[in-house]
Amino acid sequence: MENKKEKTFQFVVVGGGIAGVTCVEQLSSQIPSADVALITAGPHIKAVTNYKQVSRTLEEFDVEEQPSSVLEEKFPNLTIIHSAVKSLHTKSHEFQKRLSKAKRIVIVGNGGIALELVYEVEGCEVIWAVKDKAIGNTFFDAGAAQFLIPSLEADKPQAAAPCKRPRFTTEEAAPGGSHIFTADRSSQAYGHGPTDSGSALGPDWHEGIALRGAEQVSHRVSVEYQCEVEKIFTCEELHKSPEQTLRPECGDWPVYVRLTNAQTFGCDFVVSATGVVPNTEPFLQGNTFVVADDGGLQVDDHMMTSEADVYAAGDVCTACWEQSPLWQQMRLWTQARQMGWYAGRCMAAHILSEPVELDFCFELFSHITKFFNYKVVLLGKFNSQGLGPDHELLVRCTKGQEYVKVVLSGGRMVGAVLIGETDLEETFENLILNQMDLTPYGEELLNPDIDIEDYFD
Ligand SMILES: Cc1cc2nc3c(=O)[nH]c(=O)nc-3n(C[C@H](O)[C@H](O)[C@H](O)COP(=O)(O)OP(=O)(O)OC[C@H]3O[C@@H](n4cnc5c(N)ncnc54)[C@H](O)[C@@H]3O)c2cc1C
Ligand SMILES: NC(=O)C1=CN([C@@H]2O[C@H](COP(=O)(O)OP(=O)(O)OC[C@H]3O[C@@H](n4cnc5c(N)ncnc54)[C@H](OP(=O)(O)O)[C@@H]3O)[C@@H](O)[C@H]2O)C=CC1
Repeated sequence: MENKKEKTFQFVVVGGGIAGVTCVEQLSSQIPSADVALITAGPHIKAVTNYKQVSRTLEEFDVEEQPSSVLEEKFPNLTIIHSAVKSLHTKSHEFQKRLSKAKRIVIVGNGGIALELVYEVEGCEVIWAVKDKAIGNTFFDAGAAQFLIPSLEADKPQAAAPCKRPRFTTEEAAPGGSHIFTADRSSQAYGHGPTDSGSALGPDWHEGIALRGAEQVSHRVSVEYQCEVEKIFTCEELHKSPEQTLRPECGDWPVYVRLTNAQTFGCDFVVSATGVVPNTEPFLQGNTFVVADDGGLQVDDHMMTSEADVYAAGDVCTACWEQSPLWQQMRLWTQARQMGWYAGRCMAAHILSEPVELDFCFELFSHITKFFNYKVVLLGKFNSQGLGPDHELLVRCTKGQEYVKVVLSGGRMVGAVLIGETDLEETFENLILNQMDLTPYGEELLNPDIDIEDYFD
């Protein structure tokens, strides 16, 4: 019998996304002598560059896709093992190609991807089907949604500065034929099925991609509120059904979508942007991982799963420790980095028999991003998540300029939404962290004539 040589490693990290790569970097710098393996499905890894701590909890950074050799050169004891992958950018190309010929698309979903797509897609009519009464339910309340809506109705400003992050494309034939693109995955974006295992894309994923349809228009977005997809069918099916006689104005489209509000729309294709599903499948067989309701691997306050010595971080895990009242998990780039870093620290501390406390970054939820070309900062319980009816909201809004919302509970600030160049993030972060009683200030807190920064210094 052939005697296969087995290589063993002290640490094996699966996944070359932000969580996995940050974990490897942390481990390799804490224990330089440790043999570490990084197993990843894609040919490239994601690296954090230009990291900037904006305030105590807010951070900004760029993410670069790099050939994995860059990481191996940095850490001599690191071995990167690739398994087969279906390309990520090939699908983006496919999306672009289809979009370039499209006159109308239907976008389903009301989260980050849908928000970005409806704004970025030009030259194509967009029917946006949302379950809720307002757009962007995962990030905004109805007030913020109202503030943002005019941006969809106006022509877009001149193109922003081009993305400086390098992008890589893998050469692999893309499967064709489907009229539905999905973005509902954990470790895949714009994939066709649950088996793809490329990275989640993250900020600027649409930069450098021409999201332009066949028509000479900027935006043409119609929002269909409070509805879901009831049925998707083809042209032939429509012709055979009684609906054709009922709705001859439907025209001749490759695919039709019937919504639960009884409207039917013909379109070139449907984009499903309905959330991510943690890609735990490969890990579950033969193991007894405890899986959370959202499908993630449950982790404790040391990022350890229910299986001894197995840690998880990023999109694949669900934080199941007793959480700070001001933090919640959202599957975001920033949290993937923080969790990967902290998991690496915990893994090293375990080997070195050192104590480790839950990192400060899990004290307060904070996220900086951009929607509809506005800077957006979200802090704490920005959407009153989990708060009782006794909480209070203060709002200041200047159309087309800024939207500021503060969430108060028991007179203390517990969350905030800042849209536009408000310059309030650091002061509000401090007010949330120090839990100062703000009752005496009342609505003055948002008085634009008061320099709040000086006020609380
Ligand atoms: C379209 C899109 C836009 C987004 N935009 C933003 C944004 O603007 N801001 C933001 O904060 N977040 C954004 N996100 C979310 C963000 O990208 C993710 O939260 C983050 O990338 C998760 O990082 P991760 O390392 O946990 O997982 P991933 O980046 O998904 O990395 C997982 C890695 O594991 C590998 N892998 C998976 N399965 C296997 C396996 N079985 N064997 C070996 N390797 C495997 C993959 O190849 C990949 O390298 C976006 C997500 C998407 C899909
Ligand atoms: N700039 C940023 O920070 C961005 C972040 N991201 C992140 O990337 C990940 C993927 O984004 P995305 O796919 O938009 O996921 P999200 O979780 O942000 O949003 C999914 C949306 O789809 C809705 N939905 C779920 N099921 C259905 C259904 N059957 N029919 C209609 N609507 C449905 C959800 O409603 P409900 O909430 O009621 O279930 C929710 O509005 C997320 O973690 C997101 O936070 C993505 C893009 C930009």
